[in-house]
Amino acid sequence: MNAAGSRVRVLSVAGTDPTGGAGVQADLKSFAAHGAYGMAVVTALVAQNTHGVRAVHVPDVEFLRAQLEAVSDDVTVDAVKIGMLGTRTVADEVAAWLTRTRPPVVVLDPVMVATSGDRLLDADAEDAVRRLVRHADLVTPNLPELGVLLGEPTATTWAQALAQARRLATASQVTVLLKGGHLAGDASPDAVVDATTVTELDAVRVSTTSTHGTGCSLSAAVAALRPRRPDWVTAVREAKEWLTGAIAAGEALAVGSGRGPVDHLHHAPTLGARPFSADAWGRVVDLRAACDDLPFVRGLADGTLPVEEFEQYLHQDALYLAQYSRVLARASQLAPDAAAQVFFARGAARCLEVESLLHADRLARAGTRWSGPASPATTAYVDHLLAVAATGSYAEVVAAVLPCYWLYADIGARILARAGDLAAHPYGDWVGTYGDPEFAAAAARACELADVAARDVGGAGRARMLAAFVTSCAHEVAFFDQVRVRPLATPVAVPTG
Ligand SMILES: Nc1ncnc2c1ncn2[C@@H]1O[C@H](COP(=O)(O)OP(=O)(O)O)[C@@H](O)[C@H]1O
Ligand SMILES: Cc1ncc(COP(=O)(O)O)c(N)n1
Repeated sequence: MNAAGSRVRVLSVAGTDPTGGAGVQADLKSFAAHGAYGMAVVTALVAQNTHGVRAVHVPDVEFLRAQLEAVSDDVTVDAVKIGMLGTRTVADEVAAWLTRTRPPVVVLDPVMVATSGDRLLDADAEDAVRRLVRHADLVTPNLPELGVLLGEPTATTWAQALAQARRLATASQVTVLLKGGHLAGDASPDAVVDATTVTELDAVRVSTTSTHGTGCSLSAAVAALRPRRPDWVTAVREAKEWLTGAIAAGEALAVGSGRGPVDHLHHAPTLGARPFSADAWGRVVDLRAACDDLPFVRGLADGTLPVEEFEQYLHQDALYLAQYSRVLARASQLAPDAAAQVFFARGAARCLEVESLLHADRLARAGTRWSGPASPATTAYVDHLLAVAATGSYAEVVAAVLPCYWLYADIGARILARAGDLAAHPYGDWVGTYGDPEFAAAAARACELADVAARDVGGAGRARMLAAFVTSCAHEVAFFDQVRVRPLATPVAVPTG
């Protein structure tokens, strides 16, 4: 981190790639992927795609200077990554800027020829890039670029390349990140080489066509990491591990039909995804609306519900809660941390202690005892919950139990709003429980736990969570609606007095 802010401020000085795989576009993604604040000065506009370069336009060097100064006159640059320069004049202008404004970290990717084989640096600019190497802290050549920087033929073996890197490091007083992407074989090793030490970083070669912009992305990642890492080897090791994953995930992006880009955000698969609860809520809009129109719900809200129907509902609810408690206990058993474990264990206890008591009290006061087995609707809901508890993951169990918190709190709030004066309301005590802030807080916490659980389960796991949630919601609606359908139990007179 820099002294003033929460993120390092990293500048890319490079050419463009409108398809987003290489150049400043790739650099900015690499910066963001490593938590840095990214900035970019454009050296050349390149009309290219995954097949190759179609045209290059290099703006006047005065305009380049204006861009560089606009940044450095205003912003403290913690690190700079230099990529495509295109011409000698551009390379010299960047060197002059580095002399005036020396950011603490300077990474130079001596871009010369694209993976597609197209030249990105004029032949007469090679000397200017050699001069620029002296301004850099780290230079990141591939095998052919290393040969050009030394004025030697391209190395054909890794051992030759390491010896060349050592010569460059010594001659230019610079650390060299030698890249082995152009080697033949099963490995794609890199090495961090300075005048005295060589650290080789092994990596398997990924069999893929997604290698467009790998060099840009790697050097940008190293520039973003170096201000926050103790040395080059640590920063490069971390960047290379990330890049290998990005290369492996590249083809899934389906960008272009040539050599495609890498997936810079492969390590953050949930970035941009909606929280599970937002997604889940969107799927049950119709069910929630249907609930409001149920005769039972309308009657409960305006107090016109026959008392017998209400008591039958309470009897079923008590039977339901006894089983629901066990499923909450299962969520507690599977919970990944103590906080979630406690939340669901408390929920399980609360079902039995508080809510069952409320039921028993209400039914006893009614002077009628309701017996009889669980109804088909109650049994169906409970069977669904018990099946998920028996075979599902923690995330699925949380999704299945969520509607009893959330849908209840949601519908309850609307029933409460429509009920008016609770003192005169025949079900005032019951309806009043919906307004309980503790209940609303528990529903919010259950949503939060479902969102956290959804983060680690992947696409298929999330689909199973959604299915469990929607099924429970449908059972909630059927549960409310069941009393109207058929008599559920036989009232038994309780001796009073
Ligand atoms: N097929 C691959 N599998 C794994 N890593 C690769 C692959 N191709 C390139 N790399 C890595 O990508 C980075 C860029 O390498 P390279 O292709 O040599 O540079 P450039 O993109 O500048 O030509 C290096 O870390 C290299 O090891
Ligand atoms: C603007 C710009 N800069 C650099 C490269 C090299 O990319 P590659 O890693 O594919 O060689 C490129 N194609 N375009």
